[in-house]
Amino acid sequence: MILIWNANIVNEGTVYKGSVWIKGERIKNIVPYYLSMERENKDDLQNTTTVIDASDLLLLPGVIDDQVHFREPGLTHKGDIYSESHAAVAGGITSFMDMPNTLPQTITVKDLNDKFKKASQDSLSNYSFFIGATNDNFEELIRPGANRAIGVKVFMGSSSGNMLVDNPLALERIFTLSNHIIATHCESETVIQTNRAKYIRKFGKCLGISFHPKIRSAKACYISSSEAVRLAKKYCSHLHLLHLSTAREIELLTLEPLQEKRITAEVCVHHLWFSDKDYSRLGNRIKWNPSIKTFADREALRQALIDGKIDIIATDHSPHTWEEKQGGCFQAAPGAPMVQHALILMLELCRQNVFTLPLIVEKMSHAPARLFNLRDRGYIRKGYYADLVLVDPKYRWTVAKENLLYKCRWSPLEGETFSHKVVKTFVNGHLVYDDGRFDDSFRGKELCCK
Ligand SMILES: O=C1C[C@@H](C(=O)O)NC(=O)N1
Repeated sequence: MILIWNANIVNEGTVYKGSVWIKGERIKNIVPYYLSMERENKDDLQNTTTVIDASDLLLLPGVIDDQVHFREPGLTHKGDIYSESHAAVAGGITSFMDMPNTLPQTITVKDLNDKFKKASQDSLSNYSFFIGATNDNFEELIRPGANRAIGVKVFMGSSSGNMLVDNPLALERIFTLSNHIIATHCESETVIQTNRAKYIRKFGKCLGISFHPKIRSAKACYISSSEAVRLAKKYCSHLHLLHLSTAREIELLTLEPLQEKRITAEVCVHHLWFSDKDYSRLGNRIKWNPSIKTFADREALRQALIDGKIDIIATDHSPHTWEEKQGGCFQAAPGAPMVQHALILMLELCRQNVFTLPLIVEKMSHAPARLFNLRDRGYIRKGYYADLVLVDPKYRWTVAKENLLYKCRWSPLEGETFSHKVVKTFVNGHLVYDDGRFDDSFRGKELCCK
């Protein structure tokens, strides 16, 4: 058995000193500091083969990231499950849910099953996949095997991968799916195209990145998110609004406990970290869809997370090659890699007193497990899978090309200095990442729902 001794455990709303035993894939026992280890756990102590002194470290449940683009199949020049799951575990992400805008798109049960198979061969972390909706694949979404997907992804705004669902009747049908979580990308195509035409008329076709949030505007987000909420209310569907980016969209959200909500919401680390002030410094590196909006939007998103209107934090990890990120605001590909740095970024915001440690753990581990009904994951609890992360909270380091693990080898965070570092990551009780080294022979599991 492995003993993580005397850690600063962040779990279920508190931070306390304690020790955790791992036996096989699961947490065997948790002993708070005030109980005598010798008296309470004689047998466990005798059977311990490895002791990790975690006195100066934080112990967190592994991060569950519900929005990544690992680019398999077909786009593996940008990233693949093997490369990006390495970056994920090095960043403390022990489970991911991957999106369907691949080549081919994941829009049939067969494509979905192929992805699960590939992940079982290549992924260091646990995994699941969304199936994509289109204007005409409803029959696939109701086939029995489609239930293996963690949810249905609906692009209600265009983005990488040409998966826009713009037929109103198709949308109505998709929202009748009662046994799926419907996860939406919301940006009104009509508003985007109107803005685009307006700015091209005024300034020509060679527009810089500063036009991106003007074209993919706050209004585009609000109109589309409102439409998704209207449909969800009409059909009582479970709507999960992905990557909210504006203050106004928060008006659409409510405050009940997560278990009682039919409309849930995600915010991404980049919308919590960057604002439009950063475009002049970072240019296309921070081009995402939805775009990074104003400082006021960023502050409102942070507050909505604290208040409980926004339920979870994700990465929208979307790598592109450096070449693909070049050009004007229409040419540069939207998205950037993030899984290696998401947890560290959020812990930096704790250091700056923006968030608390328990809040980060709630939004990155506990809440995603509850939202997707994951079995025995997301918490440090006896009997649960030992998906665990040890973080050194006093390790200053700078993001640089040499320490990037993404296949695309660039990050919008290059040059940024952080004060936390992931030192060890356990997936299903296995030490997969150990201070720069990986156990390459290990493979994660498919996420199971209750
Ligand atoms: O919705 C998306 C898709 C993603 C990608 O590149 O796949 N990039 C983005 O910025 N937003």
